[in-house]
Amino acid sequence: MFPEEMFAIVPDALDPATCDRLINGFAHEMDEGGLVQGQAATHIRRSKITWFNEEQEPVVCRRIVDLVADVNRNVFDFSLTEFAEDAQIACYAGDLRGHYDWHSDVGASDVARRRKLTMVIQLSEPDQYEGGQLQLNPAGHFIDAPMARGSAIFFPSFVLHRVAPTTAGLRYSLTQWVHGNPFR
Ligand SMILES: O=C(O)CCC(=O)C(=O)O
Ligand SMILES: [Fe+2]
Repeated sequence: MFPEEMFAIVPDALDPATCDRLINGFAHEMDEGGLVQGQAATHIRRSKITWFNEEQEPVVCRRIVDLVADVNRNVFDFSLTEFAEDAQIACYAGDLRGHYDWHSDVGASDVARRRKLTMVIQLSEPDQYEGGQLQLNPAGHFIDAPMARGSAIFFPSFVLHRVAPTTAGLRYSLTQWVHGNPFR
């Protein structure tokens, strides 16, 4: 796999009305994100998160399944077997310098070991916040993900990425992991 094949972009994955509806529907039920073994680790991640499933958001989840199937078929061709985690909505606040330091999504837990593909959708309009860029480092230098509302970026879950410190406003994102047998 070449570095330029390490990510894929779908510009209009969700329409603006759906992005708004998700933000307005879930903003009030968000908790502090960034727990490492049960401890808050705000130096690594400072954001609020919540989760939704197919029962709560059937249309959005259907759309995610279709997007993942398409992009995996056309770009990655990974062996994916399930969605073992609900979809996550995160909020990064400028007044708290919301951020998420460089990390890979593949972790040690049973479920994090099985993460293979990560999808992030930008829910906020770029003029709603400053900083807060999603950046990927697939090959030794980082690239900025597109910021346009509704755009989706897909990358192998092992690829290093971060959310730069947010310095003003609020940035909302949607993250979905797709799982399968660990890479071998
Ligand atoms: O909010 C984002 O843009 C990325 C979130 C992320 O990297 C994660 O939840 O692992
Ligand atoms: Fe991540």
